[in-house]
Amino acid sequence: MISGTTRDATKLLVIGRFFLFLLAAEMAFPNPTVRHFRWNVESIFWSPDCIENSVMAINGKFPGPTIRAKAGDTVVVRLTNKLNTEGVVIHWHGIGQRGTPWMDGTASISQCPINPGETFIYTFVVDKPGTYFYHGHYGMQRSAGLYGSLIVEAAAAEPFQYDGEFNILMSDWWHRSVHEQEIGLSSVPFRWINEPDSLLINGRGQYNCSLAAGTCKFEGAEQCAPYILTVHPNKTYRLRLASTTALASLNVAVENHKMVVVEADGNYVEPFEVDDLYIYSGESYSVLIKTDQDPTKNYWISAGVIGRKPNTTQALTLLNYVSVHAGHLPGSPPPAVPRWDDFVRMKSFAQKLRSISRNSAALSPPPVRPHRRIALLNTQNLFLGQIKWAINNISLSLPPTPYLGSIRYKLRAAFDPSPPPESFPDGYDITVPAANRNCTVGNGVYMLGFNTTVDVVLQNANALAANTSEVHPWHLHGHNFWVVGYGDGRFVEGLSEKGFNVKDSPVRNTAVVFPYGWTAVRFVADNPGAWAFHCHLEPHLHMGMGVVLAEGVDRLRQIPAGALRCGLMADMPANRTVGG
Ligand SMILES: O=C1O[C@H]([C@@H](O)CO)C(O)=C1O
Repeated sequence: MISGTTRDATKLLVIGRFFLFLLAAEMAFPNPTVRHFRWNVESIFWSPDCIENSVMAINGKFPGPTIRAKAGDTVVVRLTNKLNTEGVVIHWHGIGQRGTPWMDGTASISQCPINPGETFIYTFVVDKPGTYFYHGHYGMQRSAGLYGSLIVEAAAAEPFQYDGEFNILMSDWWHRSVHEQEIGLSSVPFRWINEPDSLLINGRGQYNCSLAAGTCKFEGAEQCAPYILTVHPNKTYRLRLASTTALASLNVAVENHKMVVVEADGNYVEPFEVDDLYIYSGESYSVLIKTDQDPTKNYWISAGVIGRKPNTTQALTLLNYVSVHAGHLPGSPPPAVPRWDDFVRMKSFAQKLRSISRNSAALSPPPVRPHRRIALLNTQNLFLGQIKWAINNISLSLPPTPYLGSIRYKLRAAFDPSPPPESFPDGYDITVPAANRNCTVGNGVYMLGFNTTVDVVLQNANALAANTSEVHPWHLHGHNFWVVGYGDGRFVEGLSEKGFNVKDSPVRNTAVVFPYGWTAVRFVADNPGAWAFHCHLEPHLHMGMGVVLAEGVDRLRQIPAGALRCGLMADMPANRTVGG
């Protein structure tokens, strides 16, 4: 028999535990807030690199407004599509969308495009502090300028300190319209988009500007005048760097100032110091700089193209010590961009990244063994004369019904039901163009066992032209992964994994695959939904360089109908939540 006092004590204990739980939640996410935004997406005239063009803007601004929130907050974006003739979706790059996979903003995968004139309300929790961004994920709308920053401030203490911060979103820009670019990519003969006309820092660049000829304008109210970073001496600043480039891989440097890398894709890393940093499309970093140089001067901040043979002027802006005139140019030349094809140097930077040793739950080491390993061979091929990128010889062509709905409601006609290949032929020689230049197109899905650990080995190869293999940064939606290894040449099953780092491998959502090499990532399939995993170079995704993964979709109880009313689900009644 339990005495009254014991019962009371038990009750007290339970109540006490409940309050402790609330306190812990409160400490993890003090005062979570709901942050509301109203956005209109429309095309406007703008001069990102001093040449007027049309860009896809949000609320009349390019880049779109920066979202700032605190970890634990809910972000609500009421988006109205004011484009005249095309749908739109926005992907929140790096946000986990745990429990809200229909808010991931990927056309054909997580939702239907929002039609012209329609409004869709994105609602999601930003549970992890970090440097993120958002961008269009329909057609090549990211190349058209549809992007902006998303900064999630930490709700608890961070493993480093700083006095001030700047946000730097990097992109590349073409004068040729995105529609023309898309036509070229699917034309026979193929017309490549070529290298960007300009690089942009926070949407600002200067086409072909020459310091020698004095044609760069560092001051003024023009839309292309650089975003200058004004600093006080002897302070520590956090630079939040993110790259949403369509094509360019970049090397970034701040003249005379070392950078200490502390964050990658919203994950703390073991700090390390560099003179310059490599950043590929889809990645983000935080670096700390100390303003400990001569405060009577300004210093160059530069970003230049690497990884492909460059044909674009280096992007420049200034680190401006507050007592110096903001437009006063440094007497010295801007930092030299390392050789574009110095892949040894790029790999050495990638190898420096390590997960921080002060482990938090999110940064624990990966499970030692995967349940399944999928090998994805990246090749350039032909399909009916068009140039495509293919994964295990299948080039991704997205269906009209979003996978999230077709998997959940078992609409078997919505996509190819046969599972895509897990690997590629043993005899495939990655050092030469494919013996069979042709690929097929398809839209099958890799179905992953819920809560299983999955390895994906991304295997690079020779493209269609001899002696050519390119850089491909692969981005995974809905998850972070551990980058467990990089290697040159072909991944050898049973051997290559012996070198995996399962101790302090960096946690990320984007990983670069180097020419003629492989990159292995490991993740736990614990986020119910359908998720894109693809090369983040916009023309490459457009040419089919991606796969779709899905896990635990049958666990999703209620999916807002508004996300999925198209294709085979077009008849779904309005204002209904589908579930059960
Ligand atoms: O996808 C691409 O196509 C071109 C080239 O391979 C064919 O012209 C290029 O450089 C790419 O990255």
